[in-house]
Amino acid sequence: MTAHVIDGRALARKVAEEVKAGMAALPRAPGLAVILAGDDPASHVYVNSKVKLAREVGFVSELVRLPADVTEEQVLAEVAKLNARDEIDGILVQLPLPGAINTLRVMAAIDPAKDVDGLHALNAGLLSQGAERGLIPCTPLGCMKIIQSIVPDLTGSHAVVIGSSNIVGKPMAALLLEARATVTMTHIHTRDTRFVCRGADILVSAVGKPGLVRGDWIKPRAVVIDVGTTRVPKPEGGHRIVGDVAFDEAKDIAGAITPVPGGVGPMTIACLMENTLKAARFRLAAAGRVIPGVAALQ
Ligand SMILES: Nc1nc2c(c(=O)[nH]1)N[C@@H](CN(C=O)c1ccc(C(=O)N[C@@H](CCC(=O)O)C(=O)O)cc1)CN2
Repeated sequence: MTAHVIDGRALARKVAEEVKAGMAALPRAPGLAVILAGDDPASHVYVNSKVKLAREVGFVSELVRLPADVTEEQVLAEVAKLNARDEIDGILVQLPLPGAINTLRVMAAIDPAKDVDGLHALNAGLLSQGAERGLIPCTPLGCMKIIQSIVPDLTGSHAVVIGSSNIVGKPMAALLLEARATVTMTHIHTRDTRFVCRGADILVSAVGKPGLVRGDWIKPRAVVIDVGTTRVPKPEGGHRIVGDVAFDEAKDIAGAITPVPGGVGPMTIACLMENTLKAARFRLAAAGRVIPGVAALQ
């Protein structure tokens, strides 16, 4: 039987609608600022989609563009300016950053209450403790929504996450663990990744290596989530986007699978809107505004 192909665009539209509805209770529109440094074409596409959706849902959104030769101090100065502006609820620094800029130092400079990428150590720590008030990185948050649209209760499921990045692999594993799955992570030094993956009821690949996950890596009826989005040049010019999973092989074995494009990517952007709304709600409550359903932080 062929796998159910999960429609990430439709799920993302639903999240965006929920965000729009959630804004009704706020005294002002949430503000999202995106910093984009350098000329990476893929980053430009992603950032444009973020700013566009933010405006569509009714946020105030602004883009700070910096040149490819920007210094770390200049990026930090932009972050500091946005930290100081009360009407900005969410700050996102698009990755990768150019040159020798230290990503962890930049993430550490973002006000954790505005860290809508969930990459500040405080938010990463809150996630590892299972605390609900932290901000969760957008891609794993989107993956969880996709997975739970297929398997609402993950108790006892075996989930395997391929890749151990701060932005996807580690937070993904933490979320799956919190949802009571038994979680295994594999990475570059794992000895027999295929063997580990074959035991997975839920398989998430976040490596960026086209075709890494072959059909015979997949347990029959597993839910397969493909986070990879690699741009591969086409002989006739232009490019196509390919995932980590050999889709044509996997679709005959998996129970459900995300396509690339049209799977995880759109959910990443929709979850950024959800995080920005969450940040705005908490910040407004912390400032003494009464926001239904949000207790002021201690
Ligand atoms: N600060 C951040 N930087 C990066 C993140 C992130 O979450 N925060 N993730 C990735 C890139 N990314 C978001 O920024 C992202 C990647 C892919 C998509 C997406 O919608 N992909 C489409 C295809 C789009 C295309 O034509 O290229 C799809 O899969 O359907 C959205 C966001 C690294 N950087």
